[in-house]
Amino acid sequence: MTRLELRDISKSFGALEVLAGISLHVAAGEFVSILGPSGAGKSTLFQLLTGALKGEGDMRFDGAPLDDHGRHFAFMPQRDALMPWRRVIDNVTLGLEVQGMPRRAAREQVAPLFAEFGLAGFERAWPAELSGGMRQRAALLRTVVQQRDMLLLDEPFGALDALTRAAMQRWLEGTWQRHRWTALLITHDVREAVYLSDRIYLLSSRPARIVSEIAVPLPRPRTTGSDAARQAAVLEAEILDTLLDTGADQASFPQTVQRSFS
Ligand SMILES: Nc1ncnc2c1ncn2[C@@H]1O[C@H](COP(=O)(O)OP(=O)(O)OP(=O)(O)O)[C@@H](O)[C@H]1O
Repeated sequence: MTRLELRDISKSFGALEVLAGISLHVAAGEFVSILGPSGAGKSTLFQLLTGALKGEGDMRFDGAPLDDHGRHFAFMPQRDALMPWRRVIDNVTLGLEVQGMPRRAAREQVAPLFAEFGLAGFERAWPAELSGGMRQRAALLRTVVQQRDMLLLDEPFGALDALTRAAMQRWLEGTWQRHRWTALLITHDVREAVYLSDRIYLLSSRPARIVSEIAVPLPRPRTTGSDAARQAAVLEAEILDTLLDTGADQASFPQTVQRSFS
């Protein structure tokens, strides 16, 4: 079942055309990535979804026009935005408290999830006492406990070192499989997109258009076995070629790429 559907979304800032007719969809329980060059307009698209900006085009959720943005989306920004003066558990409960839940009830609701998010024992720590990966897991936990229809993840691992980032990707893939959140991820990391996603939309440079829609045919859980690793590497190379071949002013029609690797 399609949850989010965008048709012909465009956005300009004055004379600067940023998004030029973006159409995409995300089904229930699907993990979809938007992969594109830096500055293409990926974050602008998320701002349209969260209602922070207005654009042109048709946005639908469960078939109805998207108006109550806050009800549908839980947004995790690039930076973890943990408040240094609140303990980790009180950062995690923040969204629930904003929704009107008393802090004590919110703490009781989130506490059982700390172990799954690798934060057991750090409930009463301060954000400054956490590693970069732990901070991102705390920020993700704060996002998912809001129990919205869909997660919007804006480069959640962009600021992490390569090793921590790989560990976080592996952890997220496992955690996502248990919960099957409907998720839309923004990234410019090809490997991350292939590793995490069911489908990937490739964006051109600004003004951003969707140049390709790619189904990722890799089995889950994503393993590092030689066959799976070879399939992933081939797909990553093809995606990179497509992105590099997509010049700033070139527009091509969406094209679905399905590969079986059989
Ligand atoms: N509020 C704004 N007013 C004017 N220009 C803006 C505004 N927000 C974004 N832009 C411009 O729109 C373009 C796209 O920005 P955006 O942050 O959406 O790109 P991005 O693909 O998310 O970039 P990155 O990958 O580097 O995070 C940039 O040129 C940016 O300067």
